[in-house]
Amino acid sequence: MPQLTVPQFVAKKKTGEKLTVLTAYDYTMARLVDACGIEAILVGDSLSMVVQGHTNTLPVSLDEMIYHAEMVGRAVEHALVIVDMPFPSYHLGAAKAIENAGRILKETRCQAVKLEGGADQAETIRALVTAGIPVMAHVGLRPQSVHQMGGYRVQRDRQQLLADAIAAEAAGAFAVVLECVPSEIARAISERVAIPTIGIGAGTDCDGQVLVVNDVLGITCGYVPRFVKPYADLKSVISQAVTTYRDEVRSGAFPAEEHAYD
Ligand SMILES: Nc1nc(=O)c2c([nH]1)NC[C@@H]1CN(c3ccc(C(=O)N[C@@H](CCC(=O)O)C(=O)O)cc3)CN21
Ligand SMILES: CC(C)C(=O)C(=O)O
Ligand SMILES: [Mg+2]
Repeated sequence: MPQLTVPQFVAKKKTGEKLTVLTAYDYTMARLVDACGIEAILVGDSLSMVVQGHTNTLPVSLDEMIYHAEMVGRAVEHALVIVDMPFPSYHLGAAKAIENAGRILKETRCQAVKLEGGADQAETIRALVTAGIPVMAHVGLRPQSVHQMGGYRVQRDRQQLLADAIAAEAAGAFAVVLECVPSEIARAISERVAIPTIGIGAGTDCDGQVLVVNDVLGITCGYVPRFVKPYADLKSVISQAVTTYRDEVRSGAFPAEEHAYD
């Protein structure tokens, strides 16, 4: 099975097939996730928090995003790979945005970029799309604007949310993430736009869903948002493995003969 293309990803909205998207930040995880058969992998700027340990997504640099996108790009054979443009790599004019998104496409094996915004970023989205760079928009809760929004809050301005999604589509975005949006508004947007809506905390009526892989596997350190469903408890699995290893090193049970050389 060859790698999913942007047009194939978009076309799944018409067939009614749900799109599954998950983040990944490194080679090993991307390889494991890709082997499961999901439509897209997002190299999210959430890596600022879950990989780098920052308290929000603002600190991660473009070079660091590219570093992780290179690792993921090397691993993935089937899924579409999308890379978050970090703050403020697309806020300094269309030319700079093309230069930065262009670096992502030139230096990694990833196929598309994502940026936070809708109507406010329409001009930038259009410039990137005109340059041949597929863009996923991201409306509702926009973590890069955490200081402006006063925290990670559910976004309820129906008219604004609809306007943002419609503007993103009109500007040429191939899909749009809806983050922390009431289900009814997400459903209305999904019916109104022809491009796939990918929800996170946006109910069941989006065309697809995205989550942070650490949250899905139960290895998030600290606060986990309400929209997360942990499908595994890897924190316990890791803890069990590491403490058993420690105990066996201390007791001399590890290494055994089969782990040693004559
Ligand atoms: N591990 C992780 N998972 C994520 O989904 C995620 C990140 N990190 N980092 C980047 C952003 C930040 N995200 C967040 C973080 C917190 C909430 C949150 O606390 N939401 C409240 C809503 C409160 C309200 O307005 O009612 C909640 O209770 O879930 C939401 C999204 C989503 N992204
Ligand atoms: C949660 C998704 C949508 C994201 O933007 C990220 O992981 O950075
Ligand atoms: Mg992000």
